[in-house]
Amino acid sequence: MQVTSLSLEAFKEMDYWAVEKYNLSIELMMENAGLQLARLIAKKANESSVITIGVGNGNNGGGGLVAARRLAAWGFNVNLDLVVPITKDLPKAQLERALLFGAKEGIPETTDIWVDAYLGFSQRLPLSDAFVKSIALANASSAFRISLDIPVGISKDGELLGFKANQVMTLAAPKTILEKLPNEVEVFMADLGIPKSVYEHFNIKMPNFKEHQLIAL
Ligand SMILES: NC(=O)C1=CN([C@@H]2O[C@H](COP(=O)(O)OP(=O)(O)OC[C@H]3O[C@@H](n4cnc5c(N)ncnc54)[C@H](OP(=O)(O)O)[C@@H]3O)[C@@H](O)[C@H]2O)[C@@H](O)CC1
Ligand SMILES: [K+]
Repeated sequence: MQVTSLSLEAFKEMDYWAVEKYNLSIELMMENAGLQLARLIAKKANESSVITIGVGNGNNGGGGLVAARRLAAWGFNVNLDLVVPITKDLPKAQLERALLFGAKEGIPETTDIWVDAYLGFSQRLPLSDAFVKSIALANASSAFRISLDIPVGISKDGELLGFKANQVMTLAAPKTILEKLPNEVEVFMADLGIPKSVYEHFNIKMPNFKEHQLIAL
């Protein structure tokens, strides 16, 4: 019988399989993730929207930085909340590119769309103070809030203890942890380019990515 969603551990294995067996690098998948995130953000934005993207020092942050670059390339006002120093090679390279494309460092006075690319599936609770502070600012603002992959600060039972996302764009496959989100949270799934055979190996139905790269769940 096929499973309908994956635990984070199973998803990490699926990811590893795609990298190892198909030479599908994290950087390539990150490019796909960032483009789909930028498209989702652009749907909510207009020319005068102020967008803030919160970034941590991992691949979730890296995906947010690809989205920042794409949005800046399209002419949007993009700001980066760099909570911690970005020191890892891939997020650091993405940060340099996003800045070259015109994204600005710092949290602006007001934000219309606040994106959580703070931390994804490797987050551990409790969060460090720097993240707690940024999340509190985001939650207190009137911004529309979008999380990349997994909302930062989510509990094991899917409670939004941290970032109160209005939308979540998760990557490649449905995740069990997202099943218990409140009904009003919209969840989308984005195509990373993982082949059908990998879905079959993990006994999960491939979403209909051949028709849509961004699917509402
Ligand atoms: N194919 C895919 O799947 C793709 C996945 N992608 C994305 O990658 C995400 C997973 O990336 P990831 O593994 O790099 O981890 P991520 O969640 O960014 O966090 C790591 C950072 O968090 C930190 N940290 C942890 N806990 C903390 C705490 N309590 N308080 C403070 N810091 C804490 C930790 O610190 P460290 O342990 O190193 O000190 C490290 O710096 C995934 O969700 C998806 O969005 C796409 O970009 C590309 C394709
Ligand atoms: K996130």
